[in-house]
Amino acid sequence: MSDTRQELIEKKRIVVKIGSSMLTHETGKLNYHRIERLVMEIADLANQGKQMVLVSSGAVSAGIGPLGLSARPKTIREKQAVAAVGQGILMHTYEKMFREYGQTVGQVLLTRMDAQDRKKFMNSRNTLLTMLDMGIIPIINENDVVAIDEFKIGDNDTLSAMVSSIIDADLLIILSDVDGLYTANPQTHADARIIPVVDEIDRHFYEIAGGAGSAMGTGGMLTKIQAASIATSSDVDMVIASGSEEGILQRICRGDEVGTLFKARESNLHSKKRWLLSGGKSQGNLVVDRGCRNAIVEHGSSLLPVGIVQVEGRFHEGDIVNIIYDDIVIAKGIVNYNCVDANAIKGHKTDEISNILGHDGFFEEVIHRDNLVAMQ
Ligand SMILES: Nc1ncnc2c1ncn2[C@@H]1O[C@H](COP(=O)(O)OP(=O)(O)O)[C@@H](O)[C@H]1O
Ligand SMILES: N[C@@H](CCC(=O)OP(=O)(O)O)C(=O)O
Repeated sequence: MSDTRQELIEKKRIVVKIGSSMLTHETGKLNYHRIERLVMEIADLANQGKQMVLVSSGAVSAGIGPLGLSARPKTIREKQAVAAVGQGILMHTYEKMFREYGQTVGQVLLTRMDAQDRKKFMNSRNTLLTMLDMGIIPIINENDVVAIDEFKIGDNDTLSAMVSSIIDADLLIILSDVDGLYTANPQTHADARIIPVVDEIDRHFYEIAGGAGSAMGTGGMLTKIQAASIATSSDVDMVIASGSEEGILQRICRGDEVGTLFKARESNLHSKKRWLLSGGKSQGNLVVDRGCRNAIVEHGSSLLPVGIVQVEGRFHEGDIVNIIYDDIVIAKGIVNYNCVDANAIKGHKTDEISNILGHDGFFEEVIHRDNLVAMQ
């Protein structure tokens, strides 16, 4: 056992995400045996004094069986209607099972809006922290019934990372039908090997991550890598492991080398930066050159116009944008310029800005480092 794994023993506030593939049989009906075992493991960790949060998928999957459907619904409207049925069934099942193990649960349904606006972000945070203080286990899902397109987070891997960031969790555990991140999708590559630890998420990890492995799962490994990027940048360790393995949560929490551990970047983020990472929907992209990427990621510098090579999207001063290098989001920040001005000054030195914009009193930085958070 490495020291890193030993550190997991001390984790107190833990978010567990359970994917649809874990909760349902291929028939679309609930896998009660597995749900009950995971409920028992979570309840047991709560009894040890840990603050537990459950992010559970499965609203759509759990609605399929009772409605007599033969496959996952395709249209958004149908998905929403099926989720309205399935979410009730899921909560009823969880409430009953957790009560048997002496725990009280509360349902929390979130949309992107709840994290996007800083006031709503603080409100979600306060409610969740109060629930934990009161000994309630929050059971969280996206509010599929009302969330459409621009309000949608879209997958629960991302939602679980956002929640971990919102509540300053110590550890995020994503339980799936695969026992970790492999060098390639193990369903299609028999020689793929498990990766025990990821210190830094670079382009390589996005390249080896494939899509969903079953008809029930949605995001596959790609959304789990994106989630790991949000979690680790928010100072939260993350483990991907198999939800089918008996005692998996206890094993992770006693430091066993199971699954894949993504190590947190000890960043000590201020709450504004956590909000940026967890909630802020980006309105555009600033593609930067290598020197600029290094300045931001390695030295925590502000983003200056000279490092920008391309401006994408329509955004206004004060909006959130992604900073992209080599096709990967390396940071997020709040811009001082709208897209037209950003485009005009891109690639230029600071002393050229007033000439280009035709006035003084401009910002030297396109994004100041206080409003910028690196994700690599
Ligand atoms: N590099 C990889 N390592 C592990 N699994 C991978 C990889 N690439 C793709 N996958 C697939 O991702 C699936 C897990 O994601 P998904 O089906 O969305 O499940 P969940 O419902 O748990 O989110 C695995 O079953 C596997 O087929
Ligand atoms: N919110 C949706 C789940 C979306 C999702 O990400 O599912 P999964 O890939 O199984 O974790 C539902 O409850 O059906």
